[in-house]
Amino acid sequence: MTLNLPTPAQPLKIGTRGSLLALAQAHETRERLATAFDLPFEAFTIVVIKTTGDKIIDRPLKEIGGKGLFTREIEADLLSGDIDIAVHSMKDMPTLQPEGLILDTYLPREDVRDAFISPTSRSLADLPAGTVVGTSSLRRRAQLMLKRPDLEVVEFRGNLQTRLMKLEQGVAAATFLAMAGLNRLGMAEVPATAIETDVMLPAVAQGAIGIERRVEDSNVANMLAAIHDTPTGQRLAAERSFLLELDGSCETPIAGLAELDGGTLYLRGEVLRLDGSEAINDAITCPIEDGVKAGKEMAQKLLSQAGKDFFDWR
Ligand SMILES: NCc1[nH]cc(CCC(=O)O)c1CC(=O)O
Repeated sequence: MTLNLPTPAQPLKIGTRGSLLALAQAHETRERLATAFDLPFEAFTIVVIKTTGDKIIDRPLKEIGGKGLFTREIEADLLSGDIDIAVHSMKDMPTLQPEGLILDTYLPREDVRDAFISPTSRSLADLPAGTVVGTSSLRRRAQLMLKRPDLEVVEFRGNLQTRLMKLEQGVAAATFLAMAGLNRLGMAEVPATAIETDVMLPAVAQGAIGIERRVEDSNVANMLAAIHDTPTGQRLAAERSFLLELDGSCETPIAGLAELDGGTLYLRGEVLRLDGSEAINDAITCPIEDGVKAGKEMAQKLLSQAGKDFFDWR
């Protein structure tokens, strides 16, 4: 196999959103590729793409559309050849990609846990009744209401920096963020406590970076194979199979997490009512190679347990 490696004169174009977190993820991808092939950083250019989701920041996500909001423009640029690869937070990615694109390269996964962030309280349990908590995630909102129906939840959109600023301004007394984002940005100064996954099961694919490419670009496929993390791929295969069968989108409070132990995969899943009045969960253990089947089966089981009106929000 002869690789046609990029050069400073003909660099590989890496597409990304412009948030600090997205940029950090694009830089990590460039660094891994440069190291794997002993290339200078100038053999890569990072192309920032503004998406609809980034442009409209004053309305709840569910009003302006589903998950594709943060990916549509990037995928169009990938298809047209304006960029060669696109780096994504897998948590934000729809389960199916547009014709002609494939998303099967994953970097080693970061901390999967959610973080509880509050300048005034150490933990969720410490929050006084009536405290205002900010989040724009339907999953976190539902999980929070399930545990603490006495709290008040307000919509909290914007990137990590914006949300931390809102906390500072007192718009809310606490919020949640992914530990992965805080770690990738090196934000050790943020008053964050990791929430164990048995307390708050994370979103499917939380903490994982995925790299999308054109199906027909075999040169890029061969390059990406050098930086792919197989265990992350195995975990996400099971989690995304679960999500796909549930037909999950941004508007669905769904949580799912696969973990590996030797040759065994341990998958947990949860679906919640939008108002947090009820949750149904399940766990399954299987050989790693059966992860996709297990994800699908667990979704079907939860769907049948849930009954009809549980999924009214669908
Ligand atoms: N929906 C926004 C989003 N997408 C990915 C991350 C964090 C990083 C990750 O989970 O990989 C975040 C922010 C957050 O949830 O705090």
